Amino acid sequence: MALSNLAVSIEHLGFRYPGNDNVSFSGLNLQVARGERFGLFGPNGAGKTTLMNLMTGVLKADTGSVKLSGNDVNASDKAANRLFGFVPQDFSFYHELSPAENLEFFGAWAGLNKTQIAQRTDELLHILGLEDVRNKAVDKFSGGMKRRVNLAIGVIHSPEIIFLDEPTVGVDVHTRHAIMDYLQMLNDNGATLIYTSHQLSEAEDLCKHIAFIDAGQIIAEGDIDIVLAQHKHETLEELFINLTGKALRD
Ligand SMILES: Nc1ncnc2c1ncn2[C@@H]1O[C@H](COP(=O)(O)OP(=O)(O)OP(=O)(O)O)[C@@H](O)[C@H]1O
Repeated sequence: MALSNLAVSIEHLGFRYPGNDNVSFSGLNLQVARGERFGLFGPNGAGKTTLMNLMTGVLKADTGSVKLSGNDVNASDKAANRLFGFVPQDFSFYHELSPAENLEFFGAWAGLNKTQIAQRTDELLHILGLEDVRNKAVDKFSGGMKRRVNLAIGVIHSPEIIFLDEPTVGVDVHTRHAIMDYLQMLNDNGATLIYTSHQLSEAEDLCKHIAFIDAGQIIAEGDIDIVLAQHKHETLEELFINLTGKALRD
């Protein structure tokens, strides 16, 4: 695939946590096309969050490279930072602030001016059903509302690549639908989605391209329909069990 068509290009990635050999990446290659809805799956501890942290520059690879739209995530010009948004698994907002105050802070941090922040805040709070609580402290919110605030912060600057680490963990059906509909809308408007989840039926609806990892290795990858057909399974859950076995991993 031509480099210009790639949202993410990982080449010969090597990484291990000092003193922890549970997960180590060695010579890992992965490409995600622009506009893709890409799902990364694997058991607890397989290395999904670690790989996301490497793709977003939160962690630095020991060897190899990670490029976002051709820009090295660790380059000193930080050009890659403007291209992506990250919605981490752990809430990444100020609990004592309101959604509007959080978006003002993170919008400014992402380089938006006051007018842009005001416009995006109104848009996001409306789309994600948070208008009525825009000025209330987030620490009083339900889990679903907090997840929606976490998402809004990650996309305030309208990034072209969006990393989502378990964006619907612990939410009810309404919030799940609101989040998934919004992600689909972002993708329809051109954003590339890189997503991890243990909600495999949700993932089947969202993802077009998938990769399974286990112990830092990619053990299956490709277009979801093709990978399922190759392994003679109808669902991601069947495939997951087939690829990773039934033993508990925690
Ligand atoms: N900061 C760290 N220092 C040392 N080891 C770590 C660190 N963070 C994660 N690990 C280890 O790396 C391995 C992979 O963890 P990671 O969180 O990437 O897995 P995961 O696939 O995202 O799991 P889950 O599905 O439970 O979120 C685990 O063995 C974990 O204990």
